[in-house]
Amino acid sequence: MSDGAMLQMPKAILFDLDGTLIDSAPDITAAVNELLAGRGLPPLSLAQVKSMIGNGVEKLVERAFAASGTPLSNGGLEEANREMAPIYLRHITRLTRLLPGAAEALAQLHVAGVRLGVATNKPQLATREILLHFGLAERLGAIVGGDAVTRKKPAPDSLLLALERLGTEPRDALMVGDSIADVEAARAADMPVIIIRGGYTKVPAEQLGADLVCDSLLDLPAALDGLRNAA
Ligand SMILES: O=C(O)COP(=O)(O)O
Ligand SMILES: [Mg+2]
Repeated sequence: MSDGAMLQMPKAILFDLDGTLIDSAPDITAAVNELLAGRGLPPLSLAQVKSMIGNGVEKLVERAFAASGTPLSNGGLEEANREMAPIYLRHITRLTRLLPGAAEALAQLHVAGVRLGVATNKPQLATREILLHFGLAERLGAIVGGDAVTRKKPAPDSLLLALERLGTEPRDALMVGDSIADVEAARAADMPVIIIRGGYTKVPAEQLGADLVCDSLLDLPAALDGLRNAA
């Protein structure tokens, strides 16, 4: 873990979804490859698709077609995205798994009275389905998907909307994520941010500019306890 001296024990915590609470890349890869196969295009690897996740499904589809050597026009992209939504909903929890410590961290923080929310670039419908499937929705006072706001992360919109629903000011809150979009969104919302190692980021965790880096969510409650004791 890196230095967390600037952080304080938060009243509310917002979590990113893909690469932070869940490992969804295998299902996203299967869905993308089904979409590509429908156009006679070869499949992408899990590693390729992982590198395309983080800026919303529209960007993912755009990047997938570009990587297949067939970049789409605006109209083509819209059509491909319309096709992608039901394909992904069919795959949504086939291969997706909670990341280590996700259920435990949410349970412990919930019991400790911390208000919890999710701010993700994944569409709202898919986000809710996944959180319900894993039994996490009941712990969350706010669930904000990428299509619930005008601007996705790295803009602060989804974080600010989630905090409004939780009745918490940014300075009393904390963002927990896996990628540069999470760090930039948190900075734009004026919130501290913790990065969990091992998510979907091309930039090494230490270089993302977070206040603290944890090896996994298993470390998060202890890291926060450390902050409480230091306060
Ligand atoms: O849908 C995406 O691109 C990524 O979603 P995330 O914001 O939960 O990482
Ligand atoms: Mg993420």
